[in-house]
Amino acid sequence: MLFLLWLLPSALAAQPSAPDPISAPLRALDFGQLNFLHTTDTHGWLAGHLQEPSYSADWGDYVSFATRMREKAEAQGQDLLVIDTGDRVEGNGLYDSSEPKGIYLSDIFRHQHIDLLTSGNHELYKQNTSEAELLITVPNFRGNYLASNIDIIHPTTKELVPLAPRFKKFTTKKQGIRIVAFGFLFDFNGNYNNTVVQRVSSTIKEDWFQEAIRDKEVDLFLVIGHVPVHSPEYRAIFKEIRAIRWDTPIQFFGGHQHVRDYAQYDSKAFGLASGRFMETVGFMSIDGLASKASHQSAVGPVFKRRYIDNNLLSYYHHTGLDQESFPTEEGLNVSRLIAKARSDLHLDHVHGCAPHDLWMSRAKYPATDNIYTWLETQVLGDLRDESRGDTPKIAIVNTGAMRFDIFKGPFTQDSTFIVSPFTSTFRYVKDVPYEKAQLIVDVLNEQPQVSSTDESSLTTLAPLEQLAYPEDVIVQKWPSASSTNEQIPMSGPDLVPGYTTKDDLGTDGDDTIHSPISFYRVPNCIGPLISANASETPKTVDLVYLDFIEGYVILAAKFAGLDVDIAKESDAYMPHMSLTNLILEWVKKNWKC
Ligand SMILES: Nc1ccn([C@@H]2O[C@H](COP(=O)(O)O)[C@@H](O)[C@H]2O)c(=O)n1
Ligand SMILES: [Zn+2]
Ligand SMILES: [Zn+2]
Repeated sequence: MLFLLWLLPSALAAQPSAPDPISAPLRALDFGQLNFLHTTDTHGWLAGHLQEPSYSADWGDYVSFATRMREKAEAQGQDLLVIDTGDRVEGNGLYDSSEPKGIYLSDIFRHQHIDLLTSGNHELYKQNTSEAELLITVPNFRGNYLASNIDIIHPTTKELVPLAPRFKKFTTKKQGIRIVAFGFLFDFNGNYNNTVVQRVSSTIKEDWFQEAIRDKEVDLFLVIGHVPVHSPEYRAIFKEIRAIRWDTPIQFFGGHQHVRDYAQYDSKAFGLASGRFMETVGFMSIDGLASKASHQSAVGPVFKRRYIDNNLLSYYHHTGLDQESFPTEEGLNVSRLIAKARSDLHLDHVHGCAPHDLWMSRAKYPATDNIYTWLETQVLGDLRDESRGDTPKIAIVNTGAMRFDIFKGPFTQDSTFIVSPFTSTFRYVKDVPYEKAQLIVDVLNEQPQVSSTDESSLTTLAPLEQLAYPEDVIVQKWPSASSTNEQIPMSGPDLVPGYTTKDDLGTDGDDTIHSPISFYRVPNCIGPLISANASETPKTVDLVYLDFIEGYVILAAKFAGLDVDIAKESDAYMPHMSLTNLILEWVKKNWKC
């Protein structure tokens, strides 16, 4: 059933600066015996989106939402489980701007009752981040954090131990559904050397996994992971379970690619991916499952999915509550914690004012409103090492280092980390023939774009549905009446631009009906020539690059025939200057309010 919401609340949000959501037509949620809420790739956005009304609910609102949804399910004799599939860190001032990073975030995050969670790759890039998982997040969610393929060197004992239990068996409260759950990370190899990520294909051959899938007293296998739902890793897990249990339903939850996505593996196995940055709360329901009580499945099972826009109007609508009856004490407290943390961290402090929007993929590259064009024509001009003076350079930045658009208006302390949170610094090799340096950029851009989850191929990890569309211009299509089981109104309210998701089941997954947005491809990396004498082609240049991509630059240099041992002969360029700080300094200097 489709509903139109006309509520226009005033001053609903706990944070004074959070924008009110805009009314929009909404599709309903169909509850089942077993229901799920799912977040992934939140990357510290627990304050929600302060500049985008569609995604303006904060983690406190989500705490209230999960409580109200659980109350609703349980009142109907059903169950609700809350899932998070990692990349909780890096990407927002709430995480990145504290010293040390993350001290506010984990205290806010733990207030959500999460039934199952797992680690993303971002929890493992650095030693202190993975140790914080082991020492803080795993204990905060004791018994619910799963790590089927991650080990860590314990900081005190120095022993290699599982980051968390490999799997878990439990029975749901209301329906008595017997579940065996696993928690995976994709085949990631960019982790710091204090952790070990075992390949999924070898993990599923281990005795503990083989025994777990031979358990006959199981009504549902639940695989959560920081793994794209369309990936070789999930396909392998599906095949391994199916080979032993030909008929048992399997539900996957995934993430990492920052997209809304739904995969059908067979008639009883499905996977949901729930976007990024607290824009989306995924909802799944399964009906017709066998359970301890029934011992047999009636009809079905029937799986249903929804991508919920993270705002209060969606939350009120799906719970049937309003601004008086919706919030819980716990939820309001969490919103207050977020507001306090933002204030302690001065996240609203304004460093400058952007004169217009700058888009990562909503504008063509190159173009004046494209963020990478801005980076190469403006910001990278300030990348200058004193010892190299005006020596011409080619400066290579992976486009994935930029994480979010810049909106016209205040560029705050929060924006600094939202736009690019990473602490990677620059390195360089001197006296590289100009043609070879150009060739290196070309080789890097010929790498397959986001074709695998393995970071050995340089990825930009394109947002939204870009991955699904090979064309140059990627238009999110308006759902046609024939491709959806609901009647979409073609007149009436002006629709707000936003997600119009196309997945394995069609075009009716989004809860909110939006008008489509166009997306354009971006290269893997940019590599502008920066020279005081723009009209002259230099013979040699400094080849400057972000240290995060050194491995790829070394490979590309080999392809390009550059006879230099980059690992040995490179040096720090503008030591200690991260891309984050380079952008911030540029903004302070050039964007007066
Ligand atoms: N120091 C870093 C770390 C990561 N990146 C970029 O992020 C991508 C992974 O992000 P997900 O949220 O999708 O896991 C990675 O492929 C890089 O593009 C970076 O630039 N610097
Ligand atoms: Zn992510
Ligand atoms: Zn990831």
